[in-house]
Amino acid sequence: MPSTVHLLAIPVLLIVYNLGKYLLRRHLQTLSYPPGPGRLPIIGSFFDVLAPRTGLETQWAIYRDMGHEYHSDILHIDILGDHTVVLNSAKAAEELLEKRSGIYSSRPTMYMANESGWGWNFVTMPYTSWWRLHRRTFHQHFRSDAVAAYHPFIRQATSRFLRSLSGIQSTTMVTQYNDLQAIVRQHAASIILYTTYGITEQEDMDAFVELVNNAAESMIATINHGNFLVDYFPLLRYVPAWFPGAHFKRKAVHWSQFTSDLVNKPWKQLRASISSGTAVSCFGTKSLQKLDLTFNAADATEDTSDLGMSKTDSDTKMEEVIRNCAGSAYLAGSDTSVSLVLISVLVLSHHPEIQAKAQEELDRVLGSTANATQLPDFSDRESLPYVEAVFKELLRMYPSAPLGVPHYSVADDVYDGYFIPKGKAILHDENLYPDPLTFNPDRFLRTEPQRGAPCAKHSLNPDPELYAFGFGRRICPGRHLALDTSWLVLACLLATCNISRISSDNTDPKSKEIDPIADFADGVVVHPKPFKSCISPRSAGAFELMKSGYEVGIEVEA
Ligand code: HEM
Repeated sequence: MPSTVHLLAIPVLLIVYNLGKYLLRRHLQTLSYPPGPGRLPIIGSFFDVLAPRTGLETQWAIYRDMGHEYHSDILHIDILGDHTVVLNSAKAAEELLEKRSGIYSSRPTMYMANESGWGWNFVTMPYTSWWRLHRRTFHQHFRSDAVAAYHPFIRQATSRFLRSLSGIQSTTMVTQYNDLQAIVRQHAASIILYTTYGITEQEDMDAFVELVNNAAESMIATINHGNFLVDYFPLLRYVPAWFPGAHFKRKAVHWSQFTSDLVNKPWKQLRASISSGTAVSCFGTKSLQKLDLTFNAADATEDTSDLGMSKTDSDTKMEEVIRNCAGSAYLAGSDTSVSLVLISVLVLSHHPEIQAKAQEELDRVLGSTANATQLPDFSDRESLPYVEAVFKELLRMYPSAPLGVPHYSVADDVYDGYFIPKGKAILHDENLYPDPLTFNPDRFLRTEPQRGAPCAKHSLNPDPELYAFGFGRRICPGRHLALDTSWLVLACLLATCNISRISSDNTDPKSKEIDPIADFADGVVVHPKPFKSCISPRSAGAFELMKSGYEVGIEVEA
């Protein structure tokens, strides 16, 4: 994905188009490219797209301004002969990435990512039988019904989250961003480390949170196709690290240590816990158990023959696949959910009226008063349509990964007379979501049509889950886990706390309030800029509830 991301960016999907193939097709030669910046010989639109990024402008903002400039919601950008298409509409994304997913499901070769040791990460793998094997293996243990088996642990992690939050409240009225972020990170990490590796010890967790943070730096920097010249000139990867100017090579060597640790260290720990008989049921153990079955049973379901392997090779290869999937989940699941929860706190602090409405619903459904006695649970979800609407509106307005991950087309294609499709910004498209920059959960509540009013006004806006997690065969396979964990945190926060904004800080006269529309840090996964808020328990009863949490064990079905 050639992108760093900013918040208003809305999912914008990029396809790096294989121009070479196109040029070979005579019948396509008459078709024009979609609009985009003018191209200089050889360097193409380098100065329009990459050069401004050394300044303050983010890549998404550059695309947005280009869209206005060219009056188009589909852009074609050529940099050094690499052709990128920006897709901004639900219609185009669905047509190409869902319906024609057979050719739009690959990834561009990310040379710098590979140099930095990310070859094992199936998020960036091209669309091959090797990727399919990873995807199948991953999906078996992260599909919706499989994730339900982790609900007891998710409740327990949420209890810990609330307890940590109540700890901050007892010492100060102002919640510092760093404290909040640390609690949110712990929560996300504990869930992903438990579900993938069965890791529960606090000490291990702290070390692994640090590891994933270190490794994420290189993923963020390298997943953007085009951030490094080697992405455009692959031959550069043969330059030795000592060569003057080969700074990127030295960076890659530095990063590859973290990358290797990320996939190997927690896996070794899981292996050791299996050997000592202390392993708990998790993605790793369940997949390994299945591996034994698979390679001993006549009705094996994991067919690796399309990889041209013998059964013996397969055993080793399948362990590698499981290890890679666990590492990919650990990486992909750590930062994304953190972003969603931090954004929820910031946005709610700006909308006391929405909190009050959600709290009224929660109190009614849970049968609580201000002296709350019960935390919301997954079984209450269907009875809480307004809390659900708040959750959907957060996903719509603030998708954690606005530019997704780029898809790569493996064959020539034509759409709407262009090589590359036609479209519009998806989650902020005013045709899909009227008044898209207003945070309005009511848009997801069904209302009765008014007499004489056009029907469309009363239909629900499309579910943002359809777009926030990508498309087609590459749609986020961890979305069920992400949705369940983030929903529970949101519902518990609303049930127990009042969140308010801090508009001025007496201790720092230069401090500026963080704007939930504009102030987001650039990155593949977006995060709000550091903000202070006041998260206070709604009542003494709510405070007690935060401290006690759910009274459940963490046994997870094998
Ligand atoms: C709010 C949380 C999350 C968001 C917004 C999110 C979003 C995304 C997006 C946009 C993609 C790219 C899809 C595409 O290429 O079309 C993706 C891929 C992926 N996500 Fe997530 N994700 C989240 C949480 C998670 C979690 C918790 C996990 C792990 C349990 C996970 C695992 C993955 C993996 C493995 C891929 C790569 C799939 C592939 O290339 O085949 N994600 N995610």
